[in-house]
Amino acid sequence: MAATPATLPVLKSIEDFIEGSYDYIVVGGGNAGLTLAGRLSEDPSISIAVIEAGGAKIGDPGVLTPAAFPSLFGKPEYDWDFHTLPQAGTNGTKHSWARGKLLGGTSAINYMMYARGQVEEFNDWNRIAGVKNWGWDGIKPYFSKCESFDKRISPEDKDSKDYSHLEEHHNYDGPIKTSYASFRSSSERAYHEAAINCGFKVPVDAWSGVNHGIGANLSTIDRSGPGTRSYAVTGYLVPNGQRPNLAVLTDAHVEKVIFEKGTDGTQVAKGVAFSHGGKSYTLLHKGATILSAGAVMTPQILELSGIGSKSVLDKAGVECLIDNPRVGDVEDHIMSGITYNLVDGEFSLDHVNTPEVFTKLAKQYAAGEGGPLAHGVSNSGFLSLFDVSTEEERKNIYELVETHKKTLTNDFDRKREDMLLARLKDPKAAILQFISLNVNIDFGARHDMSIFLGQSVGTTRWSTCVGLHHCFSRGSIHITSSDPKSPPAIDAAILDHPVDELLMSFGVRLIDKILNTSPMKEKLASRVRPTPEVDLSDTEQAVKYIKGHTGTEFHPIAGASLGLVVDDELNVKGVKGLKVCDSSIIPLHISGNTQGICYAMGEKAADMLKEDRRAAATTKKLGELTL
Ligand SMILES: Cc1cc2nc3c(=O)[nH]c(=O)nc-3n(C[C@H](O)[C@H](O)[C@H](O)COP(=O)(O)OP(=O)(O)OC[C@H]3O[C@@H](n4cnc5c(N)ncnc54)[C@H](O)[C@@H]3O)c2cc1C
Repeated sequence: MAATPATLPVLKSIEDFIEGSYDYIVVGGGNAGLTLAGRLSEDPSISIAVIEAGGAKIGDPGVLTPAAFPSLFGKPEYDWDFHTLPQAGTNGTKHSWARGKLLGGTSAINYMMYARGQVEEFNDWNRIAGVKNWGWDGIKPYFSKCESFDKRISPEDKDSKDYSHLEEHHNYDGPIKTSYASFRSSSERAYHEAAINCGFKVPVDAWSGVNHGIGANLSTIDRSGPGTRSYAVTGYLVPNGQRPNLAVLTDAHVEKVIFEKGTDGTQVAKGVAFSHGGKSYTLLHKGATILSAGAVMTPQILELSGIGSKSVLDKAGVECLIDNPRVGDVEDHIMSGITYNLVDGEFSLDHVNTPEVFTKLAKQYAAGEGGPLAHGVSNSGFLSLFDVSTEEERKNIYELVETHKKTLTNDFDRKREDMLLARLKDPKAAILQFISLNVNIDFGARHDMSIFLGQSVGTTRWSTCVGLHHCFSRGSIHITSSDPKSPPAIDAAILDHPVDELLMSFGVRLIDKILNTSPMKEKLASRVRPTPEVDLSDTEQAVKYIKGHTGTEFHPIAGASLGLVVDDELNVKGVKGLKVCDSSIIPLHISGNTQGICYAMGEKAADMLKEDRRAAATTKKLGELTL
């Protein structure tokens, strides 16, 4: 039987919730927050409260059915539906920035791709943040711990060489299920073959820390039944739904962290203020409050609580307790792409949007037979600058970076650009991601997700997305008011740095070459975006296209970066009793989609807290012995 809120005793009424006494308060029941709460509550001596702004939505078919995710965007019961400020780099567009507003957070509404990144990207976290815990060796065990890998391949693909993994990099009994696509269309197979014909290789195991190449993708889809989303709720909440030491309150908006000055003058977090059902409440912790409100809201809550740039806080009318101008930094992956009409007779997910076809497929899915509604992304590729550019183009890029670096005024930003430059000089360092789907994507409609992913009735299309995973541009997320319900101002800085548009144009040019290589070219009819007369081998024309057809890949990070805002143990610098555990602690981007890191980070943070408690208990015992 599917779990419902009624069958999960951890979901509390406000009266029961507020009566509880908790060691830890986790703000945000999302991807990292529920992972952390699920693991921490394994220890019955630790009590945990989770406060989530959205609803529970447990068992919701829109969340669980893989191909239904585009229907969730823009709806207030699923999506915060943030928008950026007008972006100069993309002709003034105010970009849609979806974020999950329900239990499971963004893991409940994402595309379910499962990636991990490259070894040196994680080692750079340690280097840039001046910490020790977070290199590849520090995070790799937790990637494995959360995974339950289903290595089955569809029967039609059993002899295909596009699938490759090594057992030692996977786990088979973790909470989050990962699986290959349940079927591939003939055009998806042809795409792989064309990539191989262009000289690209299938990675030996793209989840081993070496992802360079083009190969099969894993999705967080549970294929033990018809194919359903595996996410923070199914992995970390439902199985622990009877625990007496875990309490979850939904529809409760945390407004700020409450501080008191300690005897040594340090600000000490005591708990949080939140609203629920139109009333205001205060909840105090015995141990710590942990912000897991995600890449947009965690920096917002920090600033509302007085931790951030003094000038930002002064303007918003918030008293500044800790002046830290790096709260609210933001780095993202950006994405453009190309769309073609498929030739007659090719399968396209666009057909799912035709009412009669949808009804038929819904019946197939409801009968437990999977089909296109259970579809996940079948492929993913990570390529380097060397794969997409000429020697002369690389020289130009390196010079542009060096020139731009001279305009930077602080060490962190210079060090960051040095690290990004080193990546551009490494032939195996992935900087661009390529994802192909049998579907129409309107890359020119980045202001509205319902157009971006929803305009496919009557079309039969193919789209390849090109994502820049190491953007030089870095923007900001800041409050403009002391009102907790007022969304922050997001300046995503899309295409701000002159190098980013060039890297994107090289990526788009390369993918058009692959799509025009046999046997893929025989699957495609006319190009839709850009229109056929646009010459993508001409950088100027390619850049013009990019500016009108680029937006977020939905992977913002860095609002509470390791080293700049939190320390190695995730403590917010300058205060006591407050930690952060979500995508905002990531100081530098990885080549890969970000949910995998959020699970791994929640796992790791739980271990660190358990270890702290063990150490404190031992110290206490030793102290008693001495006495
Ligand atoms: C459209 C889209 C597609 C994506 N596709 C993929 C993909 O295919 N693969 C992949 O790996 N990644 C993908 N991502 C990114 C990935 O899902 C996120 O990076 C990750 O889930 C973020 O996790 P988090 O824990 O940082 O935050 P979230 O999971 O967003 O959790 C934050 C939680 O805090 C709650 N909250 C916020 N403010 C408050 C408040 N004031 N009070 C109480 N609660 C609050 C939120 O409602 C939310 O539940 C995608 C993202 C989007 C938007």
